[in-house]
Amino acid sequence: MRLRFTKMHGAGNDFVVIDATQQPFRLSPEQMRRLGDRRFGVGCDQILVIEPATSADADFRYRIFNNTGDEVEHCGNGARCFVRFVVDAGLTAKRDIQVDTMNRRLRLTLQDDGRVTVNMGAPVFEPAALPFDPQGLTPRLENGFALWPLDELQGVELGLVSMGNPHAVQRVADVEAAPVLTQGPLIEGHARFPRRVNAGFMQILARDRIALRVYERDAGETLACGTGACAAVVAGIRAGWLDAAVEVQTRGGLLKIEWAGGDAPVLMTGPATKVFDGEITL
Ligand SMILES: N[C@H](CCC[C@H](N)C(=O)O)C(=O)O
Repeated sequence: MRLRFTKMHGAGNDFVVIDATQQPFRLSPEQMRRLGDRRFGVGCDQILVIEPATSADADFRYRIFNNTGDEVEHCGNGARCFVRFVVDAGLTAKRDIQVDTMNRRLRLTLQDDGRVTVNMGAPVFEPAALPFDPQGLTPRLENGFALWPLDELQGVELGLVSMGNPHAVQRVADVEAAPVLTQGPLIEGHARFPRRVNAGFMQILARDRIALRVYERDAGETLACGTGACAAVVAGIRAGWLDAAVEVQTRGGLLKIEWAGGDAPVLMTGPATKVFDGEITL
């Protein structure tokens, strides 16, 4: 089948965007794996599918598939690229847009400087929300925030945050020296995370600045992870290490994350870039 797509990235986290508002989305997991393959296809971390809204007060629905073909709950960098796409494609005249994902309503604003601010909804901290099996483990409390050990992984203390998708974040002294590519997969696929997890490695540079690397569920280390940046900042605020507005330095660019605490929503602001339009036969 011939498929039109748009290649985009949000701070280096890259996407194949498919407009399914005009034609139904019908790719098999195998076709999505080929589309996402960096040698046999176009190549991307995630595939974003834009569909007509299914609820009255939303403007669109937005589905996310990792490059393995697995559908997931949320993608923060993808949400910003979604807004850039629908505005540039003339699918909306709005600049404040509401979109439904699998399990959240997002509110997004395209700023005059081209960056996008996303209301990402509130974080959830209950282990069952990820899900995470805490059986037999005792967390250490830092400022009242639970940091969980992970059995055989000596010295690992994980802050658990759901942004709709699951995150396990640890503080490290030097993010460039962190064992992201060796320890990341061990956390991502650990049995205590039945639906696996995105593994974050956060270095605190100041109370308003962190460096972050994320070994993403399915996709491996990406140059940036929007929900991962939200989860890391929220965990750092709960642990008492960070203030309410934080600049997140990722390998692919800068994100700004703000959270007032409690059940307040997390706000993420960052870039969204179109690279090219294309067609592929799958
Ligand atoms: N790998 C993630 C989905 C993409 C998240 C990330 N690209 C973002 O910007 O939030 C998961 O399986 O939950």
